Amino acid sequence: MSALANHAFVKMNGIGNEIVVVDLRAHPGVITAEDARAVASPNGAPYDQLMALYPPRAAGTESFVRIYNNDGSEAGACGNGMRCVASIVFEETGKDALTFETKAGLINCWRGSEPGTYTVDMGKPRFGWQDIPLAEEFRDTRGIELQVGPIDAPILHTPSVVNMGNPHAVFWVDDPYAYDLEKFGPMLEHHPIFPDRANITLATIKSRDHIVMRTWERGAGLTKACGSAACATAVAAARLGRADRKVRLSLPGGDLVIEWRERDDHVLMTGSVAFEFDGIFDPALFNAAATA
Ligand SMILES: N[C@H](CCC[C@H](N)C(=O)O)C(=O)O
Repeated sequence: MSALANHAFVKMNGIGNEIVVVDLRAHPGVITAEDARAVASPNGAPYDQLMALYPPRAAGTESFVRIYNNDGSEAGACGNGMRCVASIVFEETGKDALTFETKAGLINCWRGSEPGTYTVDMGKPRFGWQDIPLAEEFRDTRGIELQVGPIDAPILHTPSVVNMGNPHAVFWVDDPYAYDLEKFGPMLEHHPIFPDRANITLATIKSRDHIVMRTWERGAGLTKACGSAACATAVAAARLGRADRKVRLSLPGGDLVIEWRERDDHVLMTGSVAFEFDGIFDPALFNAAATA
């Protein structure tokens, strides 16, 4: 039987990024890709990312958090999901600051200055072509040679690439809503230049402190918000000298404020989270998935 069967979960969202949180700290168990897909099915609690809390492995951390996409793949980082998890653990502990461990490293969280908002420190961005990772060498990852459409009239081209605990490509366009991202997203996510696939963002820089964007997420598809993509976009715009180190990003589900801190190179993301409902995973859901 699945480690999730009969287990309580909380359904939340981080500015529209659909998140399911399950607390496995008392009953750790392995979540398989099939389990993650079964939860995402219409009979489950459809989500973009599932955040599973495991017992802490490192001193001073609250939990080791594993992050699953709705296709069953595992992600290193999920900024909006971490803010949802943090809101639950803040409530539970009454602490002012929390540290979690993820596959991408240690993640610190704080309460934001406005009620109901939370800040997550997403760590340092990485720009080396092997770090993204890319399949071949590119010296300057502020814009790589990659395009969609006719060679002399590309529809999308020269993305900035950034690793924010996961791989991101950001295409600069006039209007992110003018493109069929559901068509280009999967093509680019699976492009051979990205051996680990990539999250694909379309973004436009409105001013030095405001960016509008939307994202096709690796392993999850079109989402209303992707926090790590917002971080990648803010950092990429600053690297190009086209935006300040602190910007507001408008995503389909709402706004995030991202600051790329000068003193230590860390990227801080602040925004709200919302509780939707809670429930218990039905064992039949997992049996059905196992026999399908
Ligand atoms: N929604 C998440 C990112 C999920 C990343 C995932 N799609 C991957 O890289 O596999 C966020 O708020 O940061």
